[in-house]
Amino acid sequence: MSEESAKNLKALREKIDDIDHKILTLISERANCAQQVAKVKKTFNADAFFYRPEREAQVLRSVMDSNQGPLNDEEMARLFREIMSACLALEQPIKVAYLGPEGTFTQAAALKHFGQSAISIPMSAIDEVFREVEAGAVNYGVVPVENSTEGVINHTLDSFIGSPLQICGEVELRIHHHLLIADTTKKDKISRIYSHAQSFAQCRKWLDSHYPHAERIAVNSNAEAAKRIKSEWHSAAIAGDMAAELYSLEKISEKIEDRPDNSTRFLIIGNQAVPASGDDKTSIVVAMRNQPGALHALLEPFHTHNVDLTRVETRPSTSGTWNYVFFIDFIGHIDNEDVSKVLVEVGRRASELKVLGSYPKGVL
Ligand SMILES: C=C(O[C@@H]1C=C(C(=O)O)C=C[C@H]1O)C(=O)O
Repeated sequence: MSEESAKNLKALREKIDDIDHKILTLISERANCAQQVAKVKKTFNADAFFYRPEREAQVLRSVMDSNQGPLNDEEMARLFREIMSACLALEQPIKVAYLGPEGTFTQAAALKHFGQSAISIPMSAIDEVFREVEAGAVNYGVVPVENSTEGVINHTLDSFIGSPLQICGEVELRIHHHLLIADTTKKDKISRIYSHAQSFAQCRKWLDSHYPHAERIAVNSNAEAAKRIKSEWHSAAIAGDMAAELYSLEKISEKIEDRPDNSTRFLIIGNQAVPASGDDKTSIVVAMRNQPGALHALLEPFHTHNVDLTRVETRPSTSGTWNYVFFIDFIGHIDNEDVSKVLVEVGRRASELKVLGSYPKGVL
């Protein structure tokens, strides 16, 4: 390196040191403010919710709006996501139950949504996540609800019917699957592949062309698949980055999902009604009597009041009153005038109507 370059480098590093010092001071100042907010919340109401999804969504959106680069908006928002997560942990370390085991995409979604300072606790089934939140053992739960390739996760929808919990947020995650092996696996002798049934479905074409003769064994989760192959020299697993890292596996083929836009939407469930953030969604479940034109009658008010539907799912009913059950997502918050008009009209036409929650649209 020339003397000139060395001098430049030194000057730039001094500048970075100076900036880091300023960032450090500012982050500490921000953390102090967050602690004061916690105090105000406590004086106001002893059972106050420290975590405010609508406020966090607003902070992240505003960061993305005012970002001038060179970091892209998402990258910048991710940094702020972690700063907020650490600030919130000062107020109260947030406990989140997720569909486990450790290393699943649901854990990745939980950490994407709440940041790395959240305490994430694995549960072995979706209804256990619901139960844990209902029992107050954790503050929130994270469950998968739909995949862009495979469709809806019925178990999650069904769990909402008998639950008092509300949806407090949503988070979308790009799902990349990899073919993984352990250090003892014989790469060219793979005769068995473990994964979750959904992941097999999402990688079907790739598997058919690359491993047509390998036995496919469906297990409870990708993380479980990753764990299994540690003791089998002829087996591979399909799982994501978190599981690969957790079990120190080698990726022999990356991003093997059939559709490059493969993504899963997860819901955050809690005991909290979330105020409007300015860009929200609402989810409802509606039961209709079995009569001609039921679906048309149900959807008409959305059309009349110009409320955008984002999803309509039908589930068979398990009881007499719930003849047809529709899960409907739409744009807007229950506090919006148009949305409340729609809900009044839908309520009149339905035999049952339950609002599952209004929550900020996923930001990251
Ligand atoms: C500081 C607050 O509490 C929490 C921390 C936030 C933050 O660090 O910006 C935002 C919302 C809350 O989850 C607040 O409500 O403003």
